[in-house]
Amino acid sequence: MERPAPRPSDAQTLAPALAPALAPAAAPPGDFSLMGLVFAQNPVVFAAAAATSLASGATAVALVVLINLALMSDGENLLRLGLAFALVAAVTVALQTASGILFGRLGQEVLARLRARIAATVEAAPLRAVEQVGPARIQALLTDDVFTIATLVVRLPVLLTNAVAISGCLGYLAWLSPALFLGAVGLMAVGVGGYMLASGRARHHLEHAGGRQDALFSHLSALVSGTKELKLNRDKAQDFRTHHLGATIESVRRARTRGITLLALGSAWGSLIIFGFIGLVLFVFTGGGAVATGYAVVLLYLVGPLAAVLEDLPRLALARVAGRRLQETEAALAAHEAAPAPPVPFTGLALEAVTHAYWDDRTSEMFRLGPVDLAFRPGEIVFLVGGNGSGKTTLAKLVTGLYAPESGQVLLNGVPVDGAIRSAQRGLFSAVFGDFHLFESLVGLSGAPDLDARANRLIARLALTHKVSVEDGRFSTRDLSTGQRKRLALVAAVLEDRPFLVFDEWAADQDPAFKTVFYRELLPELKALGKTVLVISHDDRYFDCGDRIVHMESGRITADLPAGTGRRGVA
Ligand SMILES: Nc1ncnc2c1ncn2[C@@H]1O[C@H](COP(=O)(O)OP(=O)(O)OP(=O)(O)O)[C@@H](O)[C@H]1O
Repeated sequence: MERPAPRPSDAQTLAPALAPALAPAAAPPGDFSLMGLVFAQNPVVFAAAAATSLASGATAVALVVLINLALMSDGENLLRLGLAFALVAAVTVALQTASGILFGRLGQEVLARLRARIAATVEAAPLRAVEQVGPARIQALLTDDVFTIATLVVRLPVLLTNAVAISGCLGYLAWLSPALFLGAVGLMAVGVGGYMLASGRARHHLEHAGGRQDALFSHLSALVSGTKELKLNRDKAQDFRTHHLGATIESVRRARTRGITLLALGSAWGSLIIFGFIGLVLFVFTGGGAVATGYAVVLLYLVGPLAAVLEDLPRLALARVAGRRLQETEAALAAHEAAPAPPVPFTGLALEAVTHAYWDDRTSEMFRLGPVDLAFRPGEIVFLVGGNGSGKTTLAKLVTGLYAPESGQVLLNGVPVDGAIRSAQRGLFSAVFGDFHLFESLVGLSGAPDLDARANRLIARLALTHKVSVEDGRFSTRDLSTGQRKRLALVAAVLEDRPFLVFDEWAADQDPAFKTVFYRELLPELKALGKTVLVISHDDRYFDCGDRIVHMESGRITADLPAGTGRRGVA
């Protein structure tokens, strides 16, 4: 098949892993500011935590100076120095404890707020963008990546304290011996340069691991949802375990190990330089004695913070990779839909030359829907019929406003739909799609008058009273058969009392008796209430229950006829 030029639907989407075409929408990787992100969560706590960390770094340096003074003292000042030491030590411990607590709190806030932010972004994003990002990436972000960022936040006080301690000690060293200070700074630059080189390569592996991690989450979800299939077939289970799940676990492990090893080598290079420098100063240049003792105290104190910083740098690298993934995904989901609009009365909906296309990267094939012209009036029952894959569900997503047309337009009550009006369009609908989700309660309906009684009456009509009931708006159970859960989804949809209902092959899993209740009783009742209903169906026995039958083939409407005329049984 010839590859079609325009790919408008996929062009709305994703960051690197998903669609390079999107690159302009996503911020360049270097833009990600971890500190900015943490600061934004709670500026007051961040400022207080940072201030206490910095102060504790400074008091730690004061301790080194006091130790040095005590070592050089002739005994006269010892009591005064001792008292000062005790005071500074107590303040240091208090500051370190306070910064630990504050950053711990900030870490939990970052975790909670980032999760809430991702959830809000997903909720506000267009359905198509969410579908293209995929559940695996969203799940990985909400668990693994967010946790990596929060872990770094908890380590931030130590990092900051150590950074200040290193700077202070270097300053003190400069005062003791400018030449030694310059030597220390020069060698530290060599150490840091080596580390940066290694960490650059490491980041490449860590980013690759992030991409594989999305695949891993997808396999893990297949492991749970595909348990039945895997248990029935040992070969399938073994193949899945070895070549799919196992291979992905292994590739994440390999990429992460490479990244972490490179970071460890970078840290080792840094430590080597530090110890080399200390050795040179103590054993070669100063030649021992009292002068050497003064330098030794400072240099030995420096080792601890420097080693700790080098140890924390990999965490920083991991958190930056996680932060970039977060930023890319948010950019991919950035096209926020307009905020929910107040309900509007429904007088008519029309699709004019509406099109939509899906591009499948794996098969390099395009599915095109439309151009479609279709109109709905209040109180109409419209059957949408056609073969598998002909585009019925996609058309229903366009009708309901879940997808925006790529070309053509939708008119709601005669007004062209865009932005906030599309939100109003969605507000007209209740739908039960094939992949419906049954919430554990009648969410969005709490406080509605007589809710439990109305729900239980509908449950009784669908012969589910012996299985489930509604109390305080909650279903007593959701452990039901697929057909039974679909009946509950229908109960929820009807109770929402929206003017337009969509049922996507609702009756496919139902017994003949329930099919009859649905087609011969519920649909006429909904019509009598003035509801418009779009019924996607293959049940040609019941097509006479509709006002119109719309036929689809290969993404096109091939007939739109009053019920009872021609083309019966096409589906
Ligand atoms: N989320 C998606 N991403 C990419 N392609 C999709 C997506 N959903 C559907 N398609 C493609 O669009 C075509 C139409 O699918 P659609 O679900 O609209 O058909 P349908 O008529 O409802 O089929 P069925 O009767 O089997 O439910 C299919 O060929 C499918 O491959």
